[in-house]
Amino acid sequence: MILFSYLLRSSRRAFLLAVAASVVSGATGAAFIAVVNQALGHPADASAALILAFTALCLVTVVTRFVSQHLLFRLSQGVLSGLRRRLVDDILGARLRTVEKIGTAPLYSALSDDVVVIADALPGLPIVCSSVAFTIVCLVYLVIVSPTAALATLVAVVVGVVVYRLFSSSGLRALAAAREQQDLLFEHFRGVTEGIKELKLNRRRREVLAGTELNATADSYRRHSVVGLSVFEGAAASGQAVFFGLIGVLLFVLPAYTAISAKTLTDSVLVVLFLVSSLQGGLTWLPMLGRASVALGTIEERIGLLRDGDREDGDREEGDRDDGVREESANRSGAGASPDWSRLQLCGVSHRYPGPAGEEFVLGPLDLEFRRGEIVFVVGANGSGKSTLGKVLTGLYPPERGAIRVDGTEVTAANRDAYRQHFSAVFADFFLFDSLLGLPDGGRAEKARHHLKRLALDHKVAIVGDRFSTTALSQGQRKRLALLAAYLEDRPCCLFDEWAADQDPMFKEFFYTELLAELKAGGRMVIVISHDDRYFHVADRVIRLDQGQIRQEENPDEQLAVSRTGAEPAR
Ligand SMILES: Nc1ncnc2c1ncn2[C@@H]1O[C@H](COP(=O)(O)OP(=O)(O)OP(=O)(O)O)[C@@H](O)[C@H]1O
Repeated sequence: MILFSYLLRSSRRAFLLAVAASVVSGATGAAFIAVVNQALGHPADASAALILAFTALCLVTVVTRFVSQHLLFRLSQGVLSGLRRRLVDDILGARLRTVEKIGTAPLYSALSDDVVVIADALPGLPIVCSSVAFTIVCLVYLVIVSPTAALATLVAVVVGVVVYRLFSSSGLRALAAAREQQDLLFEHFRGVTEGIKELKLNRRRREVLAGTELNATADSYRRHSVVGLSVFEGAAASGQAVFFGLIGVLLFVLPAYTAISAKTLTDSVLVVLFLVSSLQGGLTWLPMLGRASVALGTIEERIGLLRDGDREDGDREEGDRDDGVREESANRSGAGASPDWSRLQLCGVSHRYPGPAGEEFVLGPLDLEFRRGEIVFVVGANGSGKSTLGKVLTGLYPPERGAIRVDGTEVTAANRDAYRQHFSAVFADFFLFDSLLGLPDGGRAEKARHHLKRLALDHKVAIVGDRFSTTALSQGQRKRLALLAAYLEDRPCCLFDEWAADQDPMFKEFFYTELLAELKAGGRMVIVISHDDRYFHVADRVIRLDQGQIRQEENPDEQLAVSRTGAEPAR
C-alpha cells in the first residue's frame, strides 16, 4: 500500500518501532486467547498462575496497543504536517511560471482536500497494523492448537488478500477518476465564489456555469466516488465472507473429514472469532485508506509537476524554500549584495509565453538600463508586455535568454532570490496580507500608523498588534494599504503596476507628484507601469512597449507636450 511505503520511507525507525509494538500487542492478544481457552477448559479450578497470566496479558495487551497506536498516530501526524510543509515549500520554491502553468485549482485542491483525506484516513493505519500483527500471531498460535485449522485459516487469509487485491485495483482506478473531477470542481467553486457578482447579474450564465456545468462535474465526481468506495466496501465484505466461510469450514467440514477433538475445535473457532473481529476493525478502514492512497499519489504528482517545471526551465532556484541554510547561502551570494549598488541592466533579455494553438507572445530581446534615484515609466497598449517586463525585472520570471546584471554582476539561479529582495512591488493583481510581519522591525507599527494618516486610511484601518484591523475596503483603499506595506519594506527598487488606476484624482496627484519624488529623493529606483499620460512628465524616462518590443525610449517632456495637445507622440 502506497501509504505504508510512504510512512516507511518518511520515518523508517519510528514506523518499525510502532509496528514492533503492534506485533507485541497482537502477540499478547493471542496469548490472552490461549489463557482464555485454558480457563474455559478447566472452569472450576483456575490456578493463581493462570489468573496472574490473565491479568498480566490484559495489561500488556492494552499498554502495547496504546503505545503502538500512539507511536503510529504521532508518526502519521508528523508525516502529514511534513507533507503539507513539503507541498507549500515546493509551491514557494517553484518558479512563478510553473505555478501559473499548473494553475491554482489543482494546487489548492491538493493542499486543502488531499491532505485532509490523508489526515482522515491515517487513524486507520494503526488499526490495520495491529489487525495484521494480530492475524499473524493468531496463525502461529493456531499452528500449536491445530495445524489443520491453521492451514485452513492461512488459505482463507491468502484468498482474502487475493480478493482484496483484485477489488482494490479497480477501486483505486475509480477513485483516481473521481479525483480528476475534483480539480474541475474546485475550478467551478472558484468561479462561483470569485464570480458571484457576475453570476448574480446574469441568470442564464448562472444556470449554465453554476448549474449545468457544475452539476455535471459533481455528478461525475459522485459516480466515480460511489463506484470506488463501493468496490472497497465490496472488498471488505468479501474478506468478511471468506472468514465466515472459514468458520463454517471449521465447524462443519473439519469435524466431518478429520479426527479433530471437540476441545481443539472450540479453541480454534474461538481464535478465529477473535481474529475475524480484529480483521473487521481493519477492513472498515479500507475505503478511507484507498482514497488516501489516491490523494497521496495526487500530492506526489503535483510535487513532481512543480519540480519538473523547474527542470524544464533550467536549474532549480535556491533560497525560495523556508530552509535557513539554503536561504542564507543564496543571500550571501546575492547579486548586487553591496547596499551601494547603482545600476541594473537587462542585456538581451527575453521571455516567451507559448499559446495553446502554437502562437506565442515574445517580450524582447530587450537591452535596458535602470539607475537608483531615477523614475522610469513603462507605458504601452494593453497586452504590450508591461507587466511581463515587471515580472522579468523583479526576477519573478528568470529571463529565457540574456541576462540581468546588478553593477555588472549577473543574476543567476543561485542569487536570484537575493536579487528579488531588492524589490518592493504592488502588482496589478496584488495580494494584500493583513499582517505586517516580515516587514522591517524598528517601530513598523508606528510608521504604519503614520502612513495610514498620509493615505487617509486612519479612519478606516487601525494597526492592532502587527495587523491591519481590516482589509475589507474599497479596491482603491486596498491598493493604498498595499502601497503602505511596500513602502514599509524599504527596498532600493520599487515597482508599481498601474497602481494609480483605481485612485481618485487627489491620490493620483499624491502618488505621482509627491510619493514618487520622495522615493526618488531617497535614492530608490522607481519603475511605474502606467497609462496616466497626464503624469508622464514626472518620469526621467518613458519606455514605450509595443508587442513586446521597445518602440522607443521617450523623452517625458516631449510626451507631456503630446498629451497636452492630444497629438500622437513622435515615434
Ligand atoms: N500567464 C500568462 N500566460 C500566457 N500568456 C500571457 C500570460 N500573461 C500575459 N500573457 C500574454 O502576454 C502578453 C503581455 O501581457 P502583459 O500582461 O505583460 O501586458 P500588459 O502590457 O501589462 O497589459 P495591460 O496594460 O493590459 O496590463 C499578452 O498579450 C498576454 O496574452
